[in-house]
Amino acid sequence: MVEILQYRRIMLKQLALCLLTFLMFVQIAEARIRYYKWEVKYEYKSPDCYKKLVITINGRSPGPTILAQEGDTVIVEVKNSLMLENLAIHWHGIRQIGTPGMDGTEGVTQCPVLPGDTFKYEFKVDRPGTYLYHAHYGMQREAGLYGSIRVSPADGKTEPFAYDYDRSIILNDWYHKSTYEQATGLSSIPFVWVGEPQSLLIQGRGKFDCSSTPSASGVCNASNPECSPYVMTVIPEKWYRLRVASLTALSALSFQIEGHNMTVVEADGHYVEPFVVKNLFIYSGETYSVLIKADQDPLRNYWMTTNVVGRLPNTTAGLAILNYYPNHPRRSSPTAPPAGPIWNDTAPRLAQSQAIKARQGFISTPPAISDRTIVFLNTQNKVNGYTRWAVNNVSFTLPHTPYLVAEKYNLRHVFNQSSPPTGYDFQNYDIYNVANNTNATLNNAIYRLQFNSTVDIILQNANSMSNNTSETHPWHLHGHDFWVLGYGTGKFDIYNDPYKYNLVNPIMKNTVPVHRYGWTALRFKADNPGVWLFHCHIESHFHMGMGVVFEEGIEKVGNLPSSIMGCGEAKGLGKP
Ligand SMILES: O=C1O[C@H]([C@@H](O)CO)C(O)=C1O
Repeated sequence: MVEILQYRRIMLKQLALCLLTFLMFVQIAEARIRYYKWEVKYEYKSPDCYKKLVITINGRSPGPTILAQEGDTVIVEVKNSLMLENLAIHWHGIRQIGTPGMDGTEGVTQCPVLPGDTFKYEFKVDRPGTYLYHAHYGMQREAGLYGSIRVSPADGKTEPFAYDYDRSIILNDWYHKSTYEQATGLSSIPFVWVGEPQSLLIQGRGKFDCSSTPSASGVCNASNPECSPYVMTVIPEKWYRLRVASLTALSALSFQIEGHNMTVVEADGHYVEPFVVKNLFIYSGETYSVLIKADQDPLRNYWMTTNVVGRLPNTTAGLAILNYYPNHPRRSSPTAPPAGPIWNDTAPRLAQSQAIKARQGFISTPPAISDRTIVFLNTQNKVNGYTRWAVNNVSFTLPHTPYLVAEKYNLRHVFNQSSPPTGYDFQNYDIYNVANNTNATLNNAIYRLQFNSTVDIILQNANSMSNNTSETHPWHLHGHDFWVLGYGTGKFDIYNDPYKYNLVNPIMKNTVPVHRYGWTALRFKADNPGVWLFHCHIESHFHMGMGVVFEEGIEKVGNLPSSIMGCGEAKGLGKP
């Protein structure tokens, strides 16, 4: 009897121990925190061989890649060591569900982080995929403050494709003038346009032609190792997942790998029905995963190239090296880099946009009908002699106190309380010509969306203020993904075009282009309490007013961190 009791006690003890270990494991798996400590500062760097001030994170541009797993909490403690400049960092593609104050959008969701201050960003990454982070204060992004976020699926979940290795690159365009000089030119009379970029960077490396700068100045040095091309080394016969993102200030790009096809499998964090491309068209703010097999002649290297499309290119192609192990990583490809597609042919770009469909087995179908449709006419305008961009003839300006705080604390005088226009003069507006009257007005009013309603947005492109010109605009929505229901050419016909929507397997994205003289139709659920920016991801265009703000469910927003409240009328609010 005693023996049996003792046996039972031991068994119970062991069971309890097992249970405890299991619970501890579950807790660790559930509450994993990815902690990053960053210092942001200006440093002299030569990403394209030309020395200029670059914003670095812990000494690097692009900054460190954030690696996390679905469900993790990411904490980034950022110290602003820019000395003379404010700062804010946006986590592009992360929806910030329940944490609208952590979106990092200066003027919309937070006050800027002052020089010398440290700000703690804390948010959950709730979906696997490829995302980005970048500055969201003024035009600071193009000074070099950007990087990748890579979220792997939760334990036990598998992806619908296989590969041996995972790599990330960010494509960018690069200017030699400071962001101050550019922003001031754009906000001046006469208007000083930023022009085409000086070079294109692949993972932070490009090549400016130094022969155009006096060599004695020492500003440009073609043999500086900082501007040697980015090298991606591959092992023959292995499969690679390459996560390609664009954070250009202006340029739409085409990306290609000499001698290799790319199979597109992911876009903006969503699996897509695989399709094969030679040229991947990519717009600022977009991310794609492509699969590549290293199945070409292993005795040589190959070029990876990127070039400007959609605007008359004045910038040489960006080059990187696809290095087949064990060839020397710096050995050039023996053949000429592949020329990209013709810059002014919109058709293949529209075709790629239309080819992207949600992957079978991962389709999230949109509500069959929407509660509301808002049409956004994209135009270039004049406001009091200044050159601006506008939506429905309203050019956006940011208030001094962030909307999120103003809304939460009911500070109604902080911004215009009227409702901005939800459409344009559809009958009479000619999208193919410069408008008769190009004048617009400045306004900081916001669109109020009913919480949980389904909203359709039609982006309508038009002619700019130059004859025969319509520019491609990549639009990025904060706080949500949207379904892309369709693209078309010409004027969107609200009576007929909705019948052509793809409601079966539309892709979800957070950034989407509206092509030249075309339209793009989006649908999303206004189910994330907060205040969210929707804007053209071209740095200068947003600076010139090309954006809108949505508010939804503000009454459901919980306590906001006082750290976002250091400016304007937000000052001192939120403190206990
Ligand atoms: O905003 C812009 O201004 C120029 C041009 O329209 C006027 O110089 C351009 O190409 C833009 O995208």
